[in-house]
Amino acid sequence: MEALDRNAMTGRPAKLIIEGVSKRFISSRAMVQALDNVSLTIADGEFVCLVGPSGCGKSTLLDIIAGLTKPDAGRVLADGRTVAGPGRERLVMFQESALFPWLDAFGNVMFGLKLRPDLTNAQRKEIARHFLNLVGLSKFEHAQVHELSGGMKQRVALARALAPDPHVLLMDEPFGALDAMTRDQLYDDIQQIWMESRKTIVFVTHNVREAVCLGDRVVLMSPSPGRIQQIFDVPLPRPRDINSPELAGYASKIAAALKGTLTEAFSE
Ligand SMILES: Nc1ncnc2c1ncn2[C@@H]1O[C@H](COP(=O)(O)OP(=O)(O)OP(=O)(O)O)[C@@H](O)[C@H]1O
Repeated sequence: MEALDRNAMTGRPAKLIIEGVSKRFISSRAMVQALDNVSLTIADGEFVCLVGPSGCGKSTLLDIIAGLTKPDAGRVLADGRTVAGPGRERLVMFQESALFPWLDAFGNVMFGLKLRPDLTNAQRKEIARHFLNLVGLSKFEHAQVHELSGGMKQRVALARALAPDPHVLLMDEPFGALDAMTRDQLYDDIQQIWMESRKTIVFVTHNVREAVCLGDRVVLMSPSPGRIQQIFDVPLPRPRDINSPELAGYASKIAAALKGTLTEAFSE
């Protein structure tokens, strides 16, 4: 199925345009076509989830949007300008929080604000406090990283990514390593934050329910070569409960399509 130009349907301006992006990796052992002619338009303020089996190119696509990896062919436009490298308007949050262990929670969020030389130190401190409060950690400002649980570390990482006010937040399985209860709480929080901030979010996950809980659209990718297989609209009202039967209905449809991509990959 062709990638849909959602913006033609919604009238919302495009934030990200991914145009015919291909990427191949060559190692001493093999050549991998990680992405093959991938096109997708993401509207301003849209929450898009990328799902698909391991190796279908989700992280590669996210890295290309971030400007961390260059495509072999095609391009990504952010606000109409070709992405040529990383920038503070497109920040990435990874599965492992990648916090600096020598800084406390506050120091980690302040570090993210180094990307904002336009602010005074007093403004940065105020913003850091605001975002730690937003992720429910105001009481842990001065906690060292090793004193924080996995969920708390991801909350600090989220505050650090949000604080410089990026237009686009790129999230690579940010909740993948957390237990189910902590994840459920974070689904509520990220939905709340997104509804308030209306950032454009591209979110990579293996978890179809998670994708349906969070995304306006779920983009299903298939491997070898990495391509967009199908795009699903999720018109459920928000906030969404990951355990609701309606959500389960959407998730089972997508899970069935995902199973199809796996069957195809293994039968080749
Ligand atoms: N730096 C690299 N060098 C060589 N091969 C790479 C490199 N990065 C990714 N690949 C390969 O490209 C393909 C796509 O990888 P990618 O990490 O984007 O997939 P993914 O869908 O995010 O997988 P997962 O869900 O397991 O994280 C895989 O076959 C992977 O082995």
